[in-house]
Amino acid sequence: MEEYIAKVLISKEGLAKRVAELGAQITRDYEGKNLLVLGILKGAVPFMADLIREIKLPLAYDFMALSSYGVSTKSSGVVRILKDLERSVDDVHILVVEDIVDTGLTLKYLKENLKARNPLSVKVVTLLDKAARRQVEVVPDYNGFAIPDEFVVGYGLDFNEEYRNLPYVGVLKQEAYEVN
Ligand SMILES: O=P(O)(O)OC[C@H]1O[C@H](OP(=O)(O)OP(=O)(O)O)[C@H](O)[C@@H]1O
Ligand code: HPA
Repeated sequence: MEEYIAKVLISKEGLAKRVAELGAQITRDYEGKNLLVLGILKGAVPFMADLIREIKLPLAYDFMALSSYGVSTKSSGVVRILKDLERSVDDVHILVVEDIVDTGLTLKYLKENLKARNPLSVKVVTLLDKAARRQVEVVPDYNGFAIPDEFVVGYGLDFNEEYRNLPYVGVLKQEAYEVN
């Protein structure tokens, strides 16, 4: 698997340090609030598993699964909910956990969808922000790392469902696209 990694962009240690910082900041901001951490499957799973253990507050967590419609999946902006929340959210502060914000289309749709359910608030934490690719204006409330416009894998991020279990974030070699 690692033979296809051209370079490590964010090391395992770099991820752990930043996730701890984000957890501390979120702990300060949500003190005394009813917090629902909402992970977006599947990419957010490793980040969310680490992040919740750095949030030193009582919290609940849940997941949603989304999928983009259309031939060019990432650019249509139309999103389908494959798995929804299991309860109403009018009494909670929602913190959405994403692995990456790229075009912003997924997050824009999701924020509007969640706000329509009248939660106490909706904020977003993303591990990675690839702002150069943005098609719609959406700004994460908490961001782990600003990254350049390169396709990244690892720590939840995939290429054709592979590489999610790498402990770091890396950039794929050209050959990886050719064998898949
Ligand atoms: O800003 P955007 O251009 O909308 O892209 C970001 C979305 O794309 C990825 O999910 P993907 O649909 O690949 O699903 P996955 O998490 O299961 O890999 C990622 O987890 C975000 O949800
Ligand atoms: O760079 C990326 N890697 C993996 N999945 C993604 N989804 C949007 N951007 C990316």
